[in-house]
Amino acid sequence: MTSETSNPPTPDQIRRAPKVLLHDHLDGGLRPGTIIELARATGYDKLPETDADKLGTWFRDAADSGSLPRYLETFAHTCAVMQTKEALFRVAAECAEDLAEDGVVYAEVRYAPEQHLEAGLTLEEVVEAVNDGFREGERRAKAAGHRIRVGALLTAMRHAARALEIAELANRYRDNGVVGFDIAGAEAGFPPTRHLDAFEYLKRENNHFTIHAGEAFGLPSIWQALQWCGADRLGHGVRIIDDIEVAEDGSVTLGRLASYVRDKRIPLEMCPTSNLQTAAAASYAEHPIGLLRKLHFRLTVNTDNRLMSGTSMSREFEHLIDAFGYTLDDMQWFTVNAMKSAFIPFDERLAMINDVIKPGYAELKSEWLFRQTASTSGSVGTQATA
Ligand SMILES: O=c1[nH]cnc2c1ncn2[C@H]1C[C@H](O)[C@@H](CO)O1
Ligand SMILES: [Zn+2]
Repeated sequence: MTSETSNPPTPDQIRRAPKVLLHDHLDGGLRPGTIIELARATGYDKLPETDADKLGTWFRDAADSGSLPRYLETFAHTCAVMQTKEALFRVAAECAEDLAEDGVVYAEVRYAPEQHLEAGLTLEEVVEAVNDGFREGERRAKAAGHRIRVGALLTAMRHAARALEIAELANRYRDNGVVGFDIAGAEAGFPPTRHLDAFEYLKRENNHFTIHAGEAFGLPSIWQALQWCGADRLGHGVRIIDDIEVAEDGSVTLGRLASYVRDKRIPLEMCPTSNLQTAAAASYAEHPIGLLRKLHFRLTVNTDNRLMSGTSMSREFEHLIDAFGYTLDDMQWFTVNAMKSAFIPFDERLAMINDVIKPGYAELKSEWLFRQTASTSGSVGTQATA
């Protein structure tokens, strides 16, 4: 017998399901209308479009190039309008609001403070403006009937040379809104070992970090991120698939690195739509997430850049549900994985899982039992309409 809970969730259920987001860039998630207003207010005149809908489409198309360096060029426009305290506050507040509206209950949102200094702000002023914005967004979300908690991850750019400075900044703000550290930017030619001093510093401080690795570049990047740098999580990590062999009879063999990642329960921050745009995967159906989920890697689902990918957490799940037939149980599995892998303290993660995530899914999974039907005869399970 199949119960209704083995059916694919509806778009409305997907949106209402509690979701956890670990990999989302603040400068990759602005509302198009906000970019236009901020550009006008600050005199930035290089936007390719001045109509919000057209600008949204421009970002998606420009990011759809099949190349990570080209994808990253689009951030020049978003960073250009995020150079004042007011702009950073607004973008951060709207980010928290938009995520909450989409059913995200916990998010770690990252950005590179060094990219927001052009108008004279200090690194500290950047962090504080973003923190204040997140708190404001949490308040607005609460007033609108949503609950969300947002932590910041401070990113250092891998082509630059400020990683240690940003790691120290992350450590200074660790009890004040910042939950960890990351490096991002073009991967090929910029190995994470360039920034070993930053990672060693954070380890000495018992702090947490994730590294973008295994997206545009393969296994050596993942290996360095884990075995040289000691990353707690991998941003993307999708190319771990190169160390997994599937034989014609369906049997699967894991190489040493893939085994290590699975055995040590290293969280992989999967971003399916972003991977399609940078050609790290060919289609949703062929995305390695399908096989990695079957093999029980510690997988999480993420947005990466909601603006450039025209996406949201709900959209990412919709694509995966279409491609792989996932159910609410699968969504819960991804969500609990993400919460287990978050950088906030263990007791808080556990409370989120037990008091927010599991009850949220239990509620959704039991809805069919209470659905009203036109007819009062027959079995509820088979007669119910959506
Ligand atoms: O998917 C990505 N890979 C590498 N770097 C990225 C990705 N998405 C965004 N970034 C970069 C561009 C942003 O300006 C920076 C900080 O958020 O991080
Ligand atoms: Zn990213």
